[in-house]
Amino acid sequence: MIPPGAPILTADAMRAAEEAAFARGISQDELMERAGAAVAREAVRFAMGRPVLVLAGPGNNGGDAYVVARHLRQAGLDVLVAASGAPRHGAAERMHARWEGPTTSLYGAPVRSVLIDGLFGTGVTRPLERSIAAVFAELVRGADFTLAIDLPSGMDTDSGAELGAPRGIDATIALGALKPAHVLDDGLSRCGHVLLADIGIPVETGWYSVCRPALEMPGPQSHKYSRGLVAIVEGAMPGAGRLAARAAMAGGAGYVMLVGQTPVGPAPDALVCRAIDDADDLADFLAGDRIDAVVLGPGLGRDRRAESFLRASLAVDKPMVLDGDALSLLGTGAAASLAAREAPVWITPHAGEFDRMFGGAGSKIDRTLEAAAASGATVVHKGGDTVIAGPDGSVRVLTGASPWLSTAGTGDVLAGILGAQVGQGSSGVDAAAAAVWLHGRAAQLAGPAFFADQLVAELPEAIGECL
Ligand SMILES: NC(=O)C1=CN([C@@H]2O[C@H](COP(=O)(O)OP(=O)(O)OC[C@H]3O[C@@H](n4cnc5c(N)ncnc54)[C@H](OP(=O)(O)O)[C@@H]3O)[C@@H](O)[C@H]2O)[C@@H](O)CC1
Ligand SMILES: Nc1ncnc2c1ncn2[C@@H]1O[C@H](COP(=O)(O)OP(=O)(O)O)[C@@H](O)[C@H]1O
Ligand SMILES: [K+]
Repeated sequence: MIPPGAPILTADAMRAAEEAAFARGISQDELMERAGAAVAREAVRFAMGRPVLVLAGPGNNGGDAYVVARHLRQAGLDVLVAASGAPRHGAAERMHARWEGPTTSLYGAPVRSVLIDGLFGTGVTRPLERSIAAVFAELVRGADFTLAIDLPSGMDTDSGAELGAPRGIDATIALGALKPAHVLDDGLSRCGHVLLADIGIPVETGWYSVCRPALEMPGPQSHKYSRGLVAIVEGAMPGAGRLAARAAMAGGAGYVMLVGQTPVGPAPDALVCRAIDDADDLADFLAGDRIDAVVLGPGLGRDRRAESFLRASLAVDKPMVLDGDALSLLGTGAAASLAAREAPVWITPHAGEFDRMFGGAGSKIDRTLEAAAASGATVVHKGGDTVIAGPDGSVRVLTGASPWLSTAGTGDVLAGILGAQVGQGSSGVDAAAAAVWLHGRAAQLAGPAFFADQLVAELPEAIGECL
């Protein structure tokens, strides 16, 4: 669980924001006091009078820890600080000097029921020494409740990669902004519940956690064509196309057409089916004035017909959502093919599809941003954490979606919901974030062990929560 609609900053961006705050006249001591006080406010609630062990490192994370220790002691708690090297300069040194309670070495520190982790935060650049990591893990294991200051000590701020942080931390208070480590699966799995403390640092960024979208009711002047006509191109596996079509219908589109071979099997009566003969016929049809958005890929197949449909569709100047087989067909040529288009395009790869198209190194956010920049597409990089990136550098991240989504067809449903958003005129990362939120919320409403069709059934209720 991460705070929704919250800014996300890398370690460098956080340092820059901190510098900007200093330039506005906020002192480093003041920031550290605010950070420590914010953490102490939560810690005192969780401690419930129990003895507290505060781990304090040599940098500013340690400085925060000394402020927390001071506040908790003033609140009447029994507080012991376990230090790994005393801070030698700046505000951290001054906060250390103001600590008047007992201090012990990290090695040999006793287990206490409440543990506050202020060893290292965003300044970690290398794996923790084994001896520190082992003691830390032991203290976490022995505690009833562990709260980390800013980040669990021993993780890469920008990717969440583990650099010695143990499992079992119950909560983490992010200071000033979320960091990528709080929202990407690798890091979040070690953070526990993530809380965010505003410590008065002005933050400017285009990166946010996904929040509930504000959607509009249809008005008295609305009609089926004004609410988005979405064309879903179906192919070899017609079930996938139908699933996407039903998701677009329940996702709020005014009119949904399933385009391809005459569909067989059950489909809602309100779904309009249009048979097409070949790729030229498809291109002519999609270019029609009424069509607001095209969804292509779910169940498309990868044969020559599918390939010709993809090429014909890409040449049509309409907003387009590409998923599944369309992404596999694009393969390593994806960036070049998509960059050649004028009209906006969204792609929704899972990890395997993404790696085949773009590869790349670095954090999931970095790789998704690079793919968006290279292709000009809004990229929805799915998984346990879904990272959305736009070519303008905007990022949205959704974490903590129901793991029951790992069932066949849920990606087709997402493509349909996104088609409905795009058809209704939503753009860029906002369209994708709205679709991903609705998809995630529908999964929560569906409960355990649902299958993709049931996700569609929950969409109207999820939409109702956004009006
Ligand atoms: N940004 C903000 O707005 C605010 C930030 N604040 C706080 O500052 C924190 C960032 O502080 P920071 O930059 O001093 O780094 P921090 O995480 O304390 O670690 C640096 C120290 O650890 C050491 N060290 C590093 N890796 C190590 C390893 N593997 N093993 C052993 N040692 C290692 C490193 O040593 P060195 O690399 O120099 O040898 C250095 O001594 C941030 O998370 C937040 O809590 C708030 O106070 C107020 C507002
Ligand atoms: N473990 C998980 N936790 C949360 N969401 C998940 C998990 N696994 C998959 N998802 C979500 O479920 C959907 C699966 O999409 P995809 O892999 O394309 O499936 P399909 O091709 O079968 O439709 C994506 O939206 C993804 O983010
Ligand atoms: K920490």
